[in-house]
Amino acid sequence: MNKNSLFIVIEGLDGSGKTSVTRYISNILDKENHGKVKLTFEPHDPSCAGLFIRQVLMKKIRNFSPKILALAFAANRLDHCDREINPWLDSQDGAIIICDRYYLSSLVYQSTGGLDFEKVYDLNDAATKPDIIFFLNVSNKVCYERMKHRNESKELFETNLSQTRKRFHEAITFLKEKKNENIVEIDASGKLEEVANNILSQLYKINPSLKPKQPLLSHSLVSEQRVTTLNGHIPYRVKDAINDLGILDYLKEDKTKEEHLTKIESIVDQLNFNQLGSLFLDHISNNKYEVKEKLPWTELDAYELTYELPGGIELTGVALIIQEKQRYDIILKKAPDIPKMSDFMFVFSPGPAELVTNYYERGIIKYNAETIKEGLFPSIKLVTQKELAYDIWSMAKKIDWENNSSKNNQHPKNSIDCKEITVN
Ligand SMILES: Nc1ncnc2c1ncn2[C@@H]1O[C@H](COP(=O)(O)OP(=O)(O)O)[C@@H](O)[C@H]1O
Ligand SMILES: Cc1cn([C@H]2C[C@H](O)[C@@H](COP(=O)(O)OP(=O)(O)O)O2)c(=O)[nH]c1=O
Repeated sequence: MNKNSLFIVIEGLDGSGKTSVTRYISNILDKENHGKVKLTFEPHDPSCAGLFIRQVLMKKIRNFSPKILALAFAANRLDHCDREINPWLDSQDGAIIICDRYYLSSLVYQSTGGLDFEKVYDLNDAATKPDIIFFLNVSNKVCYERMKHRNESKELFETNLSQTRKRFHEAITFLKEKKNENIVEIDASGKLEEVANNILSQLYKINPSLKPKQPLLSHSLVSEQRVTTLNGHIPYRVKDAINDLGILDYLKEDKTKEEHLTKIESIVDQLNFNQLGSLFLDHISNNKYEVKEKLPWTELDAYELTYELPGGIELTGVALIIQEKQRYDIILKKAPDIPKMSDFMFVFSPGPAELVTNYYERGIIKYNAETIKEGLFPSIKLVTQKELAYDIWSMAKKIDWENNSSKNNQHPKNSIDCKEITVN
């Protein structure tokens, strides 16, 4: 493991604000450590046994043994470490990964049915040890209120918070005293910014170079879901962004491609949500998909797409703008609101931080509550701000090249040369 890397875990009860704070602090850390920060979460859907775990949590699989679930979480975690967490921590100096839940959760939720803390810990023995674990402490009442605000049906463990809180405290004592783990309790009852600042100040103590050198703009840090006002057309396109943001001038500076891209990514991060949503749709249309109307039958910010295959066969798809993390179950919960099922789906995931996985495979989904039809869940591609920045860079390069070549063609010297050749 790279010795300057940092592996941060955020833990807490359901509804304590883990997802929001994880996203928030990863955005802040990304400003000063651009390209080095990754956020991830557990259970990790794309890793081994991820689908089994999600189906248990959604109560689709009811007949399972607690030991099998404990093994599934441990396998899920090891695979997550092997394929995502460790390679990232090894990838570069100062790499940071922030994980929403980790093995403390397994100690809390899987130490039942004859398994004690020690046994669950043993199952997870090979998992990479975090540098620091934050436990977001907040009252049951606030957790329930925040869960209500989230407006989703309850998962398997989202009840009996008093019992779960007690288990958290016992498991934290076990990890601190028996395993010497670094766990910090954070009062998470305040505003999101306050909770995040509390965590960040602890991180700056570990590594002062993480601290941003300049004050940060607040709009790009907010993690609440916002709906764009786009209405079937694309008001802000990649070309507009190139003009507005002075990208052509910037490209004239003698910098490497990576430096240009990093700068453009940070510029894109300052755009507002409507502009980002619009650039996302333009990104899709530049890739030969036709962007049609906003879907009228859903509250979601979803747009119809078509794609023509050779021979005139038309595929239909959906572009979905949701400001949530790349969780299969969240997309799955939103998707039944789109009754005309589609072949593919693009989902925009704003925020500068990199995502661990950009694709989800197809699966079966039940949609339309009245008829309970089954359909094939579309394959999903998640689009990030990084890809929008790349679009801007590549189109700007093309415009720059075209401008230069047309200037050269009109150069007076060229015409004199031609005449001279003709005379000769
Ligand atoms: N500090 C906070 N103050 C107010 N609302 C919050 C705060 N943190 C999160 N929320 C809101 O509470 C709900 C649950 O938060 P979430 O981050 O999904 O929690 P968790 O991942 O721990 O289940 C979300 O609707 C979120 O917007
Ligand atoms: C990581 C982990 C989660 N869980 C459970 C706790 C949560 O109730 C559930 C889903 O986690 P999570 O996705 O963090 O919850 P939310 O739906 O609020 O974002 O998974 C375990 O039982 N064991 C584990 O090791």
